[in-house]
Amino acid sequence: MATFTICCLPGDGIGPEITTEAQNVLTAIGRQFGHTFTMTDEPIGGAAIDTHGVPLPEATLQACRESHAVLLGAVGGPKWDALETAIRPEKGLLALRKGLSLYANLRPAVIFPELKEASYLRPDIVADGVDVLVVRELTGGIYFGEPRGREGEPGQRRAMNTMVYDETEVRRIGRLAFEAAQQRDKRLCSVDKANVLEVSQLWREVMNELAPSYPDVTLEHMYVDNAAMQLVRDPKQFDVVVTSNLFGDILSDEAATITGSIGMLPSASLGDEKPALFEPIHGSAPDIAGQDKANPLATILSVGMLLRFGLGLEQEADAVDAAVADVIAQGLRTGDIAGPGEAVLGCRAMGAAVVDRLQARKD
Ligand SMILES: NC(=O)C1=CN([C@@H]2O[C@H](COP(=O)(O)OP(=O)(O)OC[C@H]3O[C@@H](n4cnc5c(N)ncnc54)[C@H](O)[C@@H]3O)[C@@H](O)[C@H]2O)C=CC1
Ligand SMILES: CC(C)CC(=O)C(=O)O
Ligand SMILES: [Mg+2]
Repeated sequence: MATFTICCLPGDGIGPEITTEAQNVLTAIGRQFGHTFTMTDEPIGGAAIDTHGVPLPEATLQACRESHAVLLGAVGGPKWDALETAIRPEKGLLALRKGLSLYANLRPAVIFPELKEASYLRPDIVADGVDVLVVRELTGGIYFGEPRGREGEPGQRRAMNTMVYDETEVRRIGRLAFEAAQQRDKRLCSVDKANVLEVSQLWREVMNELAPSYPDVTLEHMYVDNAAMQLVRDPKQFDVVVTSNLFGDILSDEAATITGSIGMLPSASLGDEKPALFEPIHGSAPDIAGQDKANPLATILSVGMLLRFGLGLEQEADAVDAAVADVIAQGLRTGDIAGPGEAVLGCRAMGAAVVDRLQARKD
């Protein structure tokens, strides 16, 4: 029995809807296992721009630092798209990741047996299941590199971003990925563009230098264009994929086509210190925001990762994962994972179903 402070950042679009359902699950876990989760909501993204004029208020960052773990919904939306990059909602999330030094983003893409038909891939490709862990570098690369910016008058406009990594950054994400592979099927695929980019050549060199320290792990390298193709051609060939910030962002969204919906994929953003951050891999889905249509399971599975990686509560994490597996096995579906003619639940009903399953498993 323990008390934990969880800093919750609902954000924009579907963010508040999915966060509410995830909070309900956390409360239910607290009841079941005798923990107290003290949850406070703080503004980030567009919501923070509207109330505080900035996408990451200092008070939000401070509240995160003082918490045991952070749970985020999503940020961004058309309302703020015309703002300059430095004060857009997405900048708030980037600044949060950087501010908490969360350099490793774990994005598991697992297909639930009952959702094989929701996969966009041919049935024979997903028949034996899919279980890929994308380890994405999160605080470096082109999202943060300098110089960046725009200049020039119309007719002569230029814009630039810089992809830069130093070897320390590559080594620490590499170590974490090798260690993750040791806990799984011991296969690590490092994805880069070393046939064109010097930054990728350094990335590949450092991965090769690390390999002898992990003799039980088989390391292979793959160019990102081929990896994008292989991921849908034969996803079973991958166990752990380690890659840079931009490539990992793209490949993990692509992995969502395998599992049926991006509404199913959680993530954990980790650093060397606590707190860590947990969020679905999807965005704020403005097209369905406020309509009770969002799938809350990616965020609920992120609560599972929060319990496991953020708080070290393995049994509690297993309970969340099992309750989600149960509702899927029961045939409950939000619109994004429903087959033709299947009944569709809203975001609230799906969240409530997970809470019910937790209760039923306890009884
Ligand atoms: N971590 C974050 O906060 C992220 C924020 N964004 C922001 O989100 C906004 C929208 O970006 P998009 O490119 O449209 O990506 P998105 O991930 O928000 O949506 C892509 C598609 O997936 C659907 N979708 C996403 N989550 C879903 C869920 N839980 N249930 C059912 N369907 C779901 C959406 O309806 C949409 O059709 C932008 O402002 C973008 O910058 C994008 C990615 C990550
Ligand atoms: C800053 C985010 C909008 C980048 C992103 O798409 C993600 O982390 O998935
Ligand atoms: Mg993304």
